[in-house]
Amino acid sequence: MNKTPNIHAMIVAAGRGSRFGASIAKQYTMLQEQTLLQHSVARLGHSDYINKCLLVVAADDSTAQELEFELPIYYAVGGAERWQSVQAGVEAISESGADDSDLVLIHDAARPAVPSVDIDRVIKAAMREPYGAILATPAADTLKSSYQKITPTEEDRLISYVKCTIDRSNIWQAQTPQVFRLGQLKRVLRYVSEHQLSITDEASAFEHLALPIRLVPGSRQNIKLTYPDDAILLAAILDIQFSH
Ligand SMILES: Nc1ccn([C@@H]2O[C@H](COP(=O)(O)OP(=O)(O)OP(=O)(O)O)[C@@H](O)[C@H]2O)c(=O)n1
Ligand SMILES: C[C@](O)(CO)[C@H](O)COP(=O)(O)O
Repeated sequence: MNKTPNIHAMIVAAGRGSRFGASIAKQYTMLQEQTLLQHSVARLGHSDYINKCLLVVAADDSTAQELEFELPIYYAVGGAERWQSVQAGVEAISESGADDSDLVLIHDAARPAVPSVDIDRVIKAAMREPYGAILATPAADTLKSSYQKITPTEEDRLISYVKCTIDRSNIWQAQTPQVFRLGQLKRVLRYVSEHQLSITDEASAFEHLALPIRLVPGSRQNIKLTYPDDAILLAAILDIQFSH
């Protein structure tokens, strides 16, 4: 861990955006005259550590190749689940001759407002770790656990009720970029595949093997376009970031 490792950046953009619910994949939503995907590439381009980017896109994607990006781009085809898209990206990076001790940085196309200072911060943290590091924010709200019950007075609908309040002192919300050692990432993704696990980020794969991943506090501006309401927030955040 004394030698400065190479950084291989990948953006996963093979999802459909079903919760966002638009007719086009959400990474091609326009904000500030560019698609989210172009913004996300540009953010990585502002990092001193990144000089090219792998885009993982859906097999039927014909949009990415028509766009201009602020970094040299190469492509891989993603899978049905997010982790399978990451795995396809990891294979492409491995095949390009990367060393197992190199770092792989994974970023969501749908997080176009990540401050570049946070990207460099999580890379520097990962350099000091045997497995990797992720950006995250401490949970800000009071958290409730719930149960549901059928309510006859409400046409037998399932209504949610509060069960209890969850202690949030150790709760973080995961963001991207997430940065890992290539060899270790290959190993944990193989484990996920062999055990048919369901995971929503790569840090979860390391958790299944009890391998420590460092949490790096990130900006709350680094939101993900997930639901329609997020577009309003994201537009406001990008407007403010571009005006400074
Ligand atoms: N099979 C998949 C699923 C997701 N992603 C990418 O992972 C990022 C974050 O995932 P998420 O917000 O869950 O995106 P979607 O899967 O597109 O959204 P949804 O779950 O609402 O369908 C996005 O940039 C998305 O394109 C991917 O590359 N491959
Ligand atoms: C990777 C991720 O963006 C971290 O927040 C996230 O896990 C993607 O999946 P989610 O189901 O939208 O949380």
